[in-house]
Amino acid sequence: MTGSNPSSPFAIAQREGATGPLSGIRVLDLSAYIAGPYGCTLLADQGAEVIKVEPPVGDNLRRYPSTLEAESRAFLGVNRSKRGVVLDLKQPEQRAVLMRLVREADVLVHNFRPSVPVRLGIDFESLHKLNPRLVYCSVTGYGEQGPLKEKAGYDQVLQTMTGMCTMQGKTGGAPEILYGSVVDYYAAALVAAGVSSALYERERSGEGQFVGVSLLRSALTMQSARMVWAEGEPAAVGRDMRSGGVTGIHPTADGYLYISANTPRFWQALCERIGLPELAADARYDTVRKRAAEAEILLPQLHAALATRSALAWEALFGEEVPCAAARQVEDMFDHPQVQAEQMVTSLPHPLLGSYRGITRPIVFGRTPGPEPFAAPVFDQDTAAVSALLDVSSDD
Ligand SMILES: CC(C)(COP(=O)(O)OP(=O)(O)OC[C@H]1O[C@@H](n2cnc3c(N)ncnc32)[C@H](O)[C@@H]1OP(=O)(O)O)[C@@H](O)C(=O)NCCC(=O)NCCSC(=O)C(=O)O
Repeated sequence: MTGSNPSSPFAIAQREGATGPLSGIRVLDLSAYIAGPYGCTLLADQGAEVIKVEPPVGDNLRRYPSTLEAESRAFLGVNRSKRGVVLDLKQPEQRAVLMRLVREADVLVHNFRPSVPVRLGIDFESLHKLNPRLVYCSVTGYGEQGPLKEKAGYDQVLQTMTGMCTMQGKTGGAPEILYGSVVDYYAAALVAAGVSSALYERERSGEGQFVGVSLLRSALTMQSARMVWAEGEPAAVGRDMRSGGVTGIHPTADGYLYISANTPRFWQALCERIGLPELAADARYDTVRKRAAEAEILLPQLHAALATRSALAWEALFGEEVPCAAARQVEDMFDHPQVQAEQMVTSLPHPLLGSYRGITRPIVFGRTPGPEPFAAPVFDQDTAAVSALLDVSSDD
């Protein structure tokens, strides 16, 4: 797969060793917050050159609360491996710079509400005329049509709207947010998948196309395993759909331990290793549904056994045969031997911070592993360099 104009003088893409599967692909990232930007980061991880285009006020994620002084943790985390330019698209000469970039680009991603690109003159139809090979990805809250298309959308808003929060927390309790922007991250994965497919199709047709991702689509498709209703089934089963019982988070001598015992093999291994093999042989508990129904009998026995060791000790004792995990803090994962072995943590030099460690390489490619990641851009760092490479005199 090659870029739209391999002979272009605009050559800031040519990083040494950029051998990822998307090497040669140029992405203009006009998006802010998490879903769009992280989608573009996934493309960068795969070798695409990504230029982040921010308005003069900057990506609002830079202003998110952070315990880091110099830059918000979230911004650093979801914007690695990009150049950073600032363009005021309401100023004709700066808009002309974007149009020049669009002519040279393979992909554009934004997360504006549907009316915004039309106002800025960067809607799909306009840019398709300028560069028919451009893959144009729009990330919205709710989609491009329908009564909510202009409504402001955030991860947590969509979590709450779509029932995800009602599935969390204690039965009878208030809905709870899943911390960690899961809807955004899944939308980001959909951005990367959708853009990649459109680039693949472009190899056959020679033409780019519109790619639409929304937080609503993300939140609902994330719940595909729940959103199955048989004809005539009563609605509002809600939290009753969770497996419950033995499969869940349990207290130990110190912290908490998640255990899954949803198959006969794992149930047997669990019973043996907690010293209650007779439970495994008991026909009253021999299916996951029976175990959930008999939770009031099983849980006191399970908890009495678990109280004799620490969560980490149980994790070690359960080994490979009982799916389980001691509850950790997220920062404990940087040095986890498995994460280290998989080489997912990289230290990135950064002008304001010295360096920071971050998670990289979300996908493994055997033959074309992709370039070394680099730090998220400092605000405005590449505007002059990128503008200097462009001849904007012939553009609108
Ligand atoms: C996130 C939003 C709620 C933010 O709302 P707004 O701040 O009102 O942004 P809008 O997109 O509606 O409009 C952006 C405005 O900035 C202007 N704008 C944007 N870029 C530029 C540049 N480069 N130059 C000049 N002006 C610009 C644009 O013309 C609009 O102004 P006017 O033309 O004057 O109107 C919305 O963008 C949205 O719903 N996006 C889709 C879903 C999404 O990605 N949500 C965040 C996921 S991350 C998340 O949930 C999280 O971080 O938490």
